Amino acid sequence: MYVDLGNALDAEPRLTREALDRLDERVADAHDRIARGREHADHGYAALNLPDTVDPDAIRASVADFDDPAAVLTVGIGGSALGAATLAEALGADLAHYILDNVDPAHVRSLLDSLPLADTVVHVVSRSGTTAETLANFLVVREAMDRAGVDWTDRTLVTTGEDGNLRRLADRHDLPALDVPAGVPGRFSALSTVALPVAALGGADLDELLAGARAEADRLSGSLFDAPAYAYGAACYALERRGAGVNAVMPYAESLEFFAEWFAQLWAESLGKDAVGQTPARALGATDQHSQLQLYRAGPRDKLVTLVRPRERPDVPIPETDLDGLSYLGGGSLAALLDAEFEATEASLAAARCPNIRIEVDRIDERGVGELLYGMEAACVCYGELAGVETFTQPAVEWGKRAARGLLGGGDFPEAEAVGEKRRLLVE
Ligand SMILES: O=P(O)(O)OC[C@H]1O[C@](O)(CO)[C@@H](O)[C@@H]1O
Repeated sequence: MYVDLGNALDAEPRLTREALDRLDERVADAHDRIARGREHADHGYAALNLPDTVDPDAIRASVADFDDPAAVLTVGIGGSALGAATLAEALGADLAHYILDNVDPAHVRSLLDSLPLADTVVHVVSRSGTTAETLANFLVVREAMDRAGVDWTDRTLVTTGEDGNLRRLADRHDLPALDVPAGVPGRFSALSTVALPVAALGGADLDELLAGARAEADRLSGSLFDAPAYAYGAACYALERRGAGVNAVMPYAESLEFFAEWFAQLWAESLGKDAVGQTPARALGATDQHSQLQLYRAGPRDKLVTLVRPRERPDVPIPETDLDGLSYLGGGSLAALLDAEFEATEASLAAARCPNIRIEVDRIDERGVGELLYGMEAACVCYGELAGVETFTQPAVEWGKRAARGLLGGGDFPEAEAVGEKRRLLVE
């Protein structure tokens, strides 16, 4: 992974090179803490050991019986779905992969009606094994398979924790089940049993993926000027401290659209604590040049833009044309056009003094994606260390879960009563 901080300096909010040099001393301390946390496989830090601790053979074996499925359905939410969606979109060009990560009845019904259930593999994933949306969706999927005369126990792979409803269900029906990695929060678990089964079903080379991640791990060091992941994490932190409360992540590749979603959970759930944190905004290049760029260039000075692209990509030629005014396009290629758009947008942000960071990988292949995911995870951990927040917990999400459970008769929760006390000012 290549990280270019040039356009992050001396913009608005203003981060100077001198400030970055001073921050580097704190990055050295952060790296020491991270290295100690990895050494002891402490909760959260263990995620950065996955390239060495995950067992790709066991994952390949877990999907070996599902030969060449027509479709793969991941039933999970948050970190239990976004990693798989990112890997399938970036690496599984031939894989028909779907995720059920919401409980919208209309969507669930239409998706299940459209799937070839007899030839679909279901990967149900929940670290806690208790997430309502995932368990409810799985019960619905199971019934749909029953109705279609499909033996769902033959089509289902489970990834979950040591206990919980999903583990009990897997044990009761003797389903093939993988363990979530110990000490790894969901949003940091893409390079594990949580998402790699889908990558394997899509034919991805897991060893290359992990090699890319390992290469990024090997670059972690006591200086942000030697470690691309820390360079990104430290610069984002420093810019947030100076007012860049929004980080618009804009990959210039359709196959990285889910990556922006995955990044949004990683950044928001890890760093949004104690009244600090940087709000991730998903964007896509070149598409959102025509929807968001106006705001990034001329709106409030509260943003950083992260531009992501591969250095090499497949191409499509643009046919010659004799249409006036189009000769600059004719005979060229879409890749050249997209790269020109990338560089022009980058320069336009700099001209508007909007800080932006360029992130590149050589290609969107196993190695490149391994580098990118691991790099972003290490960047997030570094940012969390510098900000002094609990990077690996997400206590604020529990209130709503208790309220919903209480509303559905799943127990007595004061939060459910608070729902009834909603203030009203209805305009209709
Ligand atoms: O894997 P689980 O336990 O079902 O949780 C799913 C997601 O829900 C959260 O716990 C937030 O509610 C995320 O941290 C997690 O990725």
